[in-house]
Amino acid sequence: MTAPETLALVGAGKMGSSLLGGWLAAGFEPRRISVYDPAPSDALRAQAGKWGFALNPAHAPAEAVVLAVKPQALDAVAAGIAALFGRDSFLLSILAGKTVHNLAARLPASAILRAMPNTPAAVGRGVTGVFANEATRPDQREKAQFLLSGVGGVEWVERESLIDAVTAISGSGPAYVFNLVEALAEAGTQLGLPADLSLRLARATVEGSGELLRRQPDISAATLRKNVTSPGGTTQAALDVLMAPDGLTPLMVRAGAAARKRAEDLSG
Ligand SMILES: NC(=O)C1=CN([C@@H]2O[C@H](COP(=O)(O)OP(=O)(O)OC[C@H]3O[C@@H](n4cnc5c(N)ncnc54)[C@H](OP(=O)(O)O)[C@@H]3O)[C@@H](O)[C@H]2O)C=CC1
Ligand SMILES: O=C(O)[C@@H]1CCC=N1
Repeated sequence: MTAPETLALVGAGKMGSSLLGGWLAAGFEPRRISVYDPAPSDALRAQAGKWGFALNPAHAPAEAVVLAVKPQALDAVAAGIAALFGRDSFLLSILAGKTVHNLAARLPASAILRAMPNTPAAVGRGVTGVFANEATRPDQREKAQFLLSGVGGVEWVERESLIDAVTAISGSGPAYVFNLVEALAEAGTQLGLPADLSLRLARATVEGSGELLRRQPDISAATLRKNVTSPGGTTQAALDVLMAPDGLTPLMVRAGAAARKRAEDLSG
């Protein structure tokens, strides 16, 4: 896999800095990276000092321009970054909802990729869905693959609209899992457990269950669930509630649909 010759990261907030951390850890030459952020955190400044990437240098064309600002900031940001694009640049946007059309209308790039990573990227365990428009060459796809695989798995989709669904499932998904920890902990306190103990139990349960999924990729989630469920036992009693017709699945379907609709609404 090849790395781009040069890379400009625009926006070094939560996701941008996670991506940056992944590139540095993957051995991407720091002197080929320029990072742009109007109010760099102390941590980002320290990282620039340690690794030697450029922080807010004068704009010059980069082979890969990675856009990681809020979707609502696109108009304001796009106006100021045209000089980062040269004839051979490609744009890799992680903005929720902003379409190839939205991006092409504001930025001088023809090769445009929309990617949707997630926050486990910060520990190299993210998963990213990515779409490339027709103008993206195979070598540019390969360079995007290099960049995204630095922070976890990469799943290509061949229809742009699927990126909004990816956003709803894996982009936003970590929040659903953390909310499950909160909900499980709340259930524990309502059953009489001290709040701190309940939170530790809930957290360790989700961590351990995730690890079981990770270490046993050939065992389905359904089988792992069944392994917990003794016939006529306690788990079955709980699953009768969770798997009822108005249980978790329809709730998750509604949550996903709400997230996808919001992604669609962010387009423009
Ligand atoms: N958080 C997540 O889980 C995920 C987020 N995304 C997408 O990633 C993008 C960034 O999200 P996230 O990292 O959470 O947001 P953050 O607010 O943490 O990061 C955005 C960064 O962009 C900076 N910024 C603002 N204006 C400019 C500018 N003109 N030039 C350069 N940088 C600028 C902001 O600075 P300041 O704070 O000073 O304004 C901030 O550091 C969003 O579009 C989101 O949809 C995608 C997948 C997952
Ligand atoms: O909440 C958001 O809009 C972003 C996109 C996916 C995760 N966070």
